[in-house]
Amino acid sequence: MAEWTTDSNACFNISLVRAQEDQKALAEEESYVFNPAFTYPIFGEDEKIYGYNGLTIDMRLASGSLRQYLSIKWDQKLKADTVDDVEKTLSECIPPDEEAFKAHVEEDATAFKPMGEKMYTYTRRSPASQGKGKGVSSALELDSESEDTLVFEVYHATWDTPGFREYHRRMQLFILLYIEAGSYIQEDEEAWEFVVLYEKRKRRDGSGLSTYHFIGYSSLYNFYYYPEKTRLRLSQFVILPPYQRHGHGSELYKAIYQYVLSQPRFGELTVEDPAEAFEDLRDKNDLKMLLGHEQFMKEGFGEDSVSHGGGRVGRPGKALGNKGKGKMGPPVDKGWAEKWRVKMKIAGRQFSRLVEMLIQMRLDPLDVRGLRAYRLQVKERLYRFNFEVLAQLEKEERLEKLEETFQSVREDYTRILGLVR
Ligand SMILES: CC(=O)SCCNC(=O)CCNC(=O)[C@H](O)C(C)(C)COP(=O)(O)OP(=O)(O)OC[C@H]1O[C@@H](n2cnc3c(N)ncnc32)[C@H](O)[C@@H]1OP(=O)(O)O
Repeated sequence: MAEWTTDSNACFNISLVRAQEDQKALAEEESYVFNPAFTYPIFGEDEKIYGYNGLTIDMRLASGSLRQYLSIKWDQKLKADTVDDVEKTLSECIPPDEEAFKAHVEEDATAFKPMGEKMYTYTRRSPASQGKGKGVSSALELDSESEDTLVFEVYHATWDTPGFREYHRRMQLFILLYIEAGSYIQEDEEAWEFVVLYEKRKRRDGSGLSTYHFIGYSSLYNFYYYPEKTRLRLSQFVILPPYQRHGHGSELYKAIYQYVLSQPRFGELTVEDPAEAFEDLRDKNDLKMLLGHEQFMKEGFGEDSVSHGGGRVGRPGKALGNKGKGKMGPPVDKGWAEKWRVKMKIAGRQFSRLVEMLIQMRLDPLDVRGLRAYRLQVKERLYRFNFEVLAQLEKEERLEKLEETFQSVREDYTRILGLVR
């Protein structure tokens, strides 16, 4: 039986294909072939396909327009009614594309332009130039015309953006393949908006032509936020595997956050059911943002902002020393914190966590009163957050449970603070 059963993640190859000219210009280490993380929404809970020997599913996507081509091959197929019909199953999830794929790819290079409005740009050194210096990046440090520089652009779109609805139908497949328990969204719901991240690469043939290549996207949902604002909920967020762990997710998140800050209609940004890796990404970026915010840090700790790459971060006792306590306490001045939370448009629980982490970062292990105030502050929040469960316990058990939760929260904060050092 085993030889007729295939792992549906392992046999499924996805490739992002560029026009020949652009493919040739890629550095050796640049590979855009990868596998899905999940195929259970397509092939069922076990992620197994029955009835084939040597099965491969080859899904190619034009790197910009994401037009698809599907090729399914096998060495042997059982002649039995129980054999899975791979072609039929896939065509239910992948919209069929009648035109020739190769022609699309070549056409893409000159014709494909991102839909919507450009809202954010950043740069990185190209892989080919990485050896020449450190590989990061701000638009100011690097010259976007230079061959060593790659430019990345984020576009904002809605259902009304011409061509976007069809485009979304193609890119949403990545939600099924990479987000656990991810599902397709309703196209008839007006409240959605989207941000899509592309790499923009300049051709080196002197044509002056730039080509665009899809990296990832996020879908955002608008909720009513009492009394007269909108809460933007980040609902789906995906960066394709070849681009992961290069800071692109962080840039896309920053683009969304800056968008929320810049639009008066938004009251706050929330995140729907974040995966653990995304929670870390969010914490890391939020912490860096707060640490770099001069006024917030000054009021909070009674001193100037702190460079997150620099030496002062995390040195216990430093901030609360001679200059006296700032509004961050501990315990934090709640009115002050709420004023900043509203201003920064960060959701309540997340902002409390961030403040707690910042306090922990600066706690003097010898400051007994400070430690106690901090512990009570965190426990009070945890108690409120877990009230329904905790209220059912006897007092002693409740205190024990709260202490246990506090300790694990502290440990996790230590781990997260390690990410920004
Ligand atoms: C609301 C939601 O949609 S939750 C679902 C999120 N999406 C998914 O899980 C789909 C598959 N995964 C992805 O799309 C991506 O891996 C993401 C979005 C989770 C991260 O995107 P990336 O571009 O890789 O993130 P980026 O490089 O900016 O990482 C920033 C930090 O986040 C944390 N992080 C990112 N990915 C991971 C991971 N897989 N495991 C642990 N930590 C991670 C790290 O602290 C990282 O910093 P480091 O690389 O210096 O250690």
